[in-house]
Amino acid sequence: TWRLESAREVESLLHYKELIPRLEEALGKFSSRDSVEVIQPVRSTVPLQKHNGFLGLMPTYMENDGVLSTKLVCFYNRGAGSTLPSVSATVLLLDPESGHMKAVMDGEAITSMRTAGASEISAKLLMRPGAEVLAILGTGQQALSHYNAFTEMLSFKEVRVWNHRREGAEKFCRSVSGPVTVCGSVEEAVRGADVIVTVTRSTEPVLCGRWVKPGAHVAAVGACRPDWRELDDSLMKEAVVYADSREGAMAESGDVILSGVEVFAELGDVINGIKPAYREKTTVFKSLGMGVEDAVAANLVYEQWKAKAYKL
Ligand SMILES: NC(=O)C1=CN([C@@H]2O[C@H](COP(=O)(O)OP(=O)(O)OC[C@H]3O[C@@H](n4cnc5c(N)ncnc54)[C@H](O)[C@@H]3O)[C@@H](O)[C@H]2O)C=CC1
Ligand SMILES: O=C([O-])C1=[NH+]CCC1
Repeated sequence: TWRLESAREVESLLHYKELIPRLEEALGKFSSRDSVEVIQPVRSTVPLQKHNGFLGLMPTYMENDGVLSTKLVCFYNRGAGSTLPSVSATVLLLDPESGHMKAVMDGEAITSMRTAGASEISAKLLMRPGAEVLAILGTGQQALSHYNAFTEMLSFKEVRVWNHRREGAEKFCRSVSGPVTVCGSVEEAVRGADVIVTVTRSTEPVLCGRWVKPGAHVAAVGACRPDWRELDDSLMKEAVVYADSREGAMAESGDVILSGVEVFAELGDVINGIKPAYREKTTVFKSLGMGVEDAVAANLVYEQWKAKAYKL
């Protein structure tokens, strides 16, 4: 069994230019609902009540690609004082024929990068052509990976961030290489923005429809429990809503369930040409995270790692 337990090492083997095309292909395969392409149930979740968290189990099998994996992810609704991360994950890659473990790897970088990669795909497909202003709400782990993926793969003239604690936003600005404007309110950050990424730990709406420019694209990444929200009802009702997995969104997304809106399409349906991309309308991509994204990312890490080891 190969063991790759350092997030830094996993991160050094993943690059958006290689990862994103694989994610795009995987999203399309998932939405084809062809069992020789992808079998991926909605994750099973065990509450960790004492610690205000959840363990999610995310198995995936891609028969045609010979990829069998599962991610174990713990995620928490941490109190303000906690210094522990919100998400902690491990990915196991198995040999589908024998069931033996091929590799065990840290899932932190995989989770950060594949989530940002999926959001970048949503923006590429659903934002207005010529989008110039990106706003990021939240300045933690996912904010950083989204900043990196969006500035590397797309081009924005201006990036704004907001955090509920200003120190967090200032620290974020110091940690990235490009220019970023810190905003004092959500409204200030998102007014006139073409693309908005919500990556907070909030369980109540932080983004209101009345502040969002018509035609903007929102990649909504936090609020991954049926009673957690990041977006208000007016935004959900105004927007055309896309998701990574329709079943996942209907089981886990408070923004979808509590607003009562329909998921119009999966990103994979757009990739497969089955559903249109309404670029001119206000669009929301509701991301919950999928095992198939972890499977292709982990398989890419494994390939790169083997290639590097054999070269030594
Ligand atoms: N859709 C997906 O595939 C994934 C979703 N997530 C979710 O994304 C969210 C962000 O994850 P990370 O960046 O890893 O967490 P993090 O803890 O690194 O960052 C969270 C950010 O939210 C801010 N925040 C905390 N409480 C808040 C509140 N009440 N209102 C507004 N902002 C608040 C924090 O200051 C911080 O900037 C979490 O909800 C997590 O569960 C995480 C991984 C994958
Ligand atoms: O897909 C994922 O890994 C997660 N989604 C929400 C928290 C972790």
